[in-house]
Amino acid sequence: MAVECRVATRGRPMARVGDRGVEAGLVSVPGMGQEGGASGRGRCVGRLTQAPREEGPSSGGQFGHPGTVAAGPVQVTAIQGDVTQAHEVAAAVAGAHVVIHTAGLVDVFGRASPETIYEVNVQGTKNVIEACVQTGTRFLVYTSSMEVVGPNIKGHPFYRGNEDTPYEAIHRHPYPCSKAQAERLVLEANGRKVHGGLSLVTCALRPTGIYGEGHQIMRDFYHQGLRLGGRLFRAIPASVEHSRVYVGNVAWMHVLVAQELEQRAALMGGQVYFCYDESPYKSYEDFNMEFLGPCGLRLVDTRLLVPYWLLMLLATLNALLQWLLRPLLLYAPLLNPYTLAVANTTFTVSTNKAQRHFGYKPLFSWEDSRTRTIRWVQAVEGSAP
Ligand SMILES: NC(=O)c1ccc[n+]([C@@H]2O[C@H](COP(=O)([O-])OP(=O)(O)OC[C@H]3O[C@@H](n4cnc5c(N)ncnc54)[C@H](O)[C@@H]3O)[C@@H](O)[C@H]2O)c1
Ligand SMILES: CC(C)CCC[C@@H](C)[C@H]1CC[C@H]2[C@@H]3[C@H](O)C=C4C[C@@H](O)CC[C@]4(C)[C@H]3CC[C@]12C
Repeated sequence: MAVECRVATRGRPMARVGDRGVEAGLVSVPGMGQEGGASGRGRCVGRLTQAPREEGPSSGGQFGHPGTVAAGPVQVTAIQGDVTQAHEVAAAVAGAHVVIHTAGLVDVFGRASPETIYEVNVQGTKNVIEACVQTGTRFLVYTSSMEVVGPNIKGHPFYRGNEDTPYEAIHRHPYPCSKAQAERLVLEANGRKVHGGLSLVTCALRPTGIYGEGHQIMRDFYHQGLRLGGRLFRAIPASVEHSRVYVGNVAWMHVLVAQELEQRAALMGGQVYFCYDESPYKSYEDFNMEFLGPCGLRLVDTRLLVPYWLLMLLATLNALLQWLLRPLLLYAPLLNPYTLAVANTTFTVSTNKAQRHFGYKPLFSWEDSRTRTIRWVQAVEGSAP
């Protein structure tokens, strides 16, 4: 059975997911993305339902009636709504068998206020849980983040860790704090009685840094490199390693969980799973060069020219400027004390929990993921930054 499912990721990419089906579900579909501003309001959710058999496979989806796309045996209906509005969420969730809650405000650059981040990520998640309870939906999959674990404010490395690795998860930044609170709410809701008397089964997926088609920050680095005459300047030592995961594999993991949660409720209910694949461990910048290198950029080693204390000073200056300029304009550069700390702290995951619990294997090999991402960067070439 071929299924095409669309999921929201940074900068509105659409990830194709193939081979196995999901019977019904509810996901966030791209509506805003990073470029769309950071208000976090009025976005989309989408419903996946089994399309009538006679429709047959479709080569990319045709609009049936407004907001509905038939993709193979799956029909995706887009319903625009705002997760902070409980009644809109309940209306979208009603009748769904599985809910995949990926909607969130991803902001580590200070574009949105902490209040808005909490409203979308925490209150929005409460609304999704309550909607499941009220409407009798029994299965809920939450897109959490590696950031609920770390890196922590002490900058402790998390090296080849798994879901059971002890780590002091202490945060101050609104984004990881909100994701951690939301994840806790979802896991605590496991076992709650839903309308009709059955129990809710929940679990959370924790992607590491997602890359792939539509990755806005990759696009920003690419355009910056072009502006600098084909060069990017290394800021972080190559020895600081990060785990990254391809968007299509993140999507695939969500589909598998949605499929398997009912059959394996006792094992999977209340569990967390890191999202992982075969992407190599590398520093953030070296990893990006896997795609930007073949597109003509090179990474110039300037470690001696730009020492860490200078980067920290620049990051602090950026934060100060952001605060000073806020009444006049939004100044939100990539470099701030938080992003510098994340970029400069090793966070690598080594686990097979998803494979053990629900048979996950990456759908896209590292080679496929790399090729697809390079092709996308090449297509971005020449487009306006
Ligand atoms: N990008 C990453 O590296 C990464 C890593 C780990 C986890 N995540 C998580 O994955 C999920 C998707 O993130 P992304 O990177 O694709 O970001 P994204 O900004 O591309 O997608 C977020 C989606 O949420 C929707 N949304 C925002 N506010 C909403 C609201 N009030 N109501 C309804 N929908 C709303 C947006 O329209 C967008 O489609 C988020 O929950 C994020 O925390 C992302
Ligand atoms: C120091 C500068 C030269 C480089 C700045 C890079 C910085 C913007 C990058 C580095 C690491 C990135 C984060 C990491 O990949 C994981 C996540 C988790 C996810 O839930 C949200 C996005 C986030 C925080 C990435 C944001 C961009 C970061 C900080």
